[in-house]
Amino acid sequence: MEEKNIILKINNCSISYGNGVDAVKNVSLSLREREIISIVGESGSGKTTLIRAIMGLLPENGRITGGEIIFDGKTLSKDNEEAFNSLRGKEMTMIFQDAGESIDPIRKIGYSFKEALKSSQKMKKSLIEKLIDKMLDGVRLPDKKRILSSYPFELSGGMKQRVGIAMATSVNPRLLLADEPTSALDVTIQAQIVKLLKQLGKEKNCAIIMVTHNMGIASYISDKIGVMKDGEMVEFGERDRVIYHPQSQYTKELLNSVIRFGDSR
Ligand SMILES: Nc1ncnc2c1ncn2[C@@H]1O[C@H](COP(=O)(O)OP(=O)(O)OP(=O)(O)O)[C@@H](O)[C@H]1O
Repeated sequence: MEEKNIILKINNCSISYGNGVDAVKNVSLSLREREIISIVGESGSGKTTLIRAIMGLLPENGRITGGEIIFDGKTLSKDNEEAFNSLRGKEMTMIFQDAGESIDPIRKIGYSFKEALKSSQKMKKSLIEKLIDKMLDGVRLPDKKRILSSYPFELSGGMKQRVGIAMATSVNPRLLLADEPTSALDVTIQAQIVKLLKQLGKEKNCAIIMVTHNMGIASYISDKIGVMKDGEMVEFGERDRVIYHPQSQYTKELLNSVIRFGDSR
């Protein structure tokens, strides 16, 4: 297999929780620089567990029980879960479904943004301020002064998600993990945010893995699509191949349900 430009490789990875749930079973995939992969699948199929494991953010009771995750040549396996700590927040960042989860609710946005940058890179205060300004422009947020002096609860869901994306991409990560980044938003805002993510990924040379329930979003944003069911990756391949020539029965069902939904309008 061509190994060039591969930034993340997951080999036969299995992840279990303390309650005996085998959430991810023997999953493999590889991601190239600047590539965008969507992981789709029904609720409980293991999507969040997989990307949390990549980020080194599994809950206390979750464990990688087999296989390995290799990021930029460094291996995270069941024996060395510490290995990714130094990468988290710098080389790899994450956007959550609700940016409220990642932005401190009791601090003003400006303060949280500065802290996030200070802890990830040594920069002069004036440069940090310039960078924040540029990043807010990048996610098309007007009225920057007001936003920076607001608490998260004072912003709309779409604004918070834009701030979350600005924070997550301001450190120039090589990999951005996005867990249902738009599902808490209404449909028009979802489309704007997904478009923005796609643009930012390409502009900043950042690879993206996005978890979504929405096959339409996956089809729009992705170079490759992975489909999960009951912890297994039942399909993984180039976007067009998966959309137009799905191999697994489950992918066919997912695609049919999208078409039926569209037809009924
Ligand atoms: N902290 C946990 N402790 C025990 N079991 C868990 C935990 N988190 C998830 N699970 C279980 O692991 C399986 C996979 O869950 P996961 O959240 O990864 O699915 P998902 O595909 O992301 O679902 P959704 O689309 O609903 O977010 C489920 O059976 C779930 O109940």
